Amino acid sequence: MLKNKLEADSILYQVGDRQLLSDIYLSCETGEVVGLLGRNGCGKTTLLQIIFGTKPTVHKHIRMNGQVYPEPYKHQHLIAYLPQQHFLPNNIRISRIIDLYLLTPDKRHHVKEDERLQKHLNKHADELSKGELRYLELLLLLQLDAKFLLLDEPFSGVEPLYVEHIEELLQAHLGTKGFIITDHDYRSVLRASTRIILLTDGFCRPITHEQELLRWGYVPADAFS
Ligand SMILES: Nc1ncnc2c1ncn2[C@@H]1O[C@H](COP(=O)(O)OP(=O)(O)OP(=O)(O)O)[C@@H](O)[C@H]1O
Repeated sequence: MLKNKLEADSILYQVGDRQLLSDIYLSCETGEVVGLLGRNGCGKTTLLQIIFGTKPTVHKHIRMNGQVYPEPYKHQHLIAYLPQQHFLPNNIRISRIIDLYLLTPDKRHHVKEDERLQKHLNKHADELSKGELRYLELLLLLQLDAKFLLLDEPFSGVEPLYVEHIEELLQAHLGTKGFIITDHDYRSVLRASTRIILLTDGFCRPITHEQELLRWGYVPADAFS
C-alpha cells in the first residue's frame, strides 16, 4: 500500500483573549481513521478548517509527505472536507448533483447504484432527511480522489444502521485514504477510529485507552460501565 502522510504542525489560533489552539500537531496516514474528540467549543471544527485551509490563522504548517501546502483546499486530489453544515444545493435533483460532483461515469454509476440512495435520485436535497442527506454527502466525498478526508460530524442525524454502514465504508477506503473524523457520537468514533485524539485546553492529547476519556472529563462517569 502506498502510504501518504498528512501533518498539521505548529497550529495556533486565538479567539479574542482565548488561545483556542496552542501549538497543535496532528498527523494522519493512509489507512488511519483519526478520531478527534472534544467538548463543545474546544476548537475541533476550527482545527479541521485550518487544516483544510479555509480558516486563516497566524501560524500553521500543513504538510503532505513533507511538502508544505499553504492552501490545501486548492488541491482536490489531496484533501476534501465534509463541513458540519449541509453543502449541497436545493434547486438541483440528486441525480444531477451526482453528475456535477463526480467527474467519471464509473464513479457516478457507483453512487447512483447505492441501494439506500436509489429512491432519492429524482428528489431535491431539501426533500431528504438530515440523515439521508449526510449519507449522500459522504458517498460523494468518498468517491473523490482525495488522499485525506476531514469529516466534521459524519454521523450527525444518521440512524444506527446507516452509522454502521458508514463505518464500513470508511474501512473499505482505508487502502487509499486516511480520515480525520470528529463527532459527538463518541461510541461510533471509538469504533470507527484506529487512533483517538482528545482536543482539550488547546492541546491534542493522544488517547490510548477509553478510560482516559473519563479522566479528562469528556464522557460521563458511567460511559463505559
Ligand atoms: N468566527 C468566530 N468568531 C468568534 N468566535 C468563534 C468564531 N469561530 C469559532 N469561534 C469560537 O471558537 C470556539 C471553537 O469553535 P468550534 O466550532 O471550532 O468548536 P467545536 O469544538 O467544533 O464545537 P462543537 O463541538 O460545538 O461543534 C467556540 O467557542 C466558538 O464560539
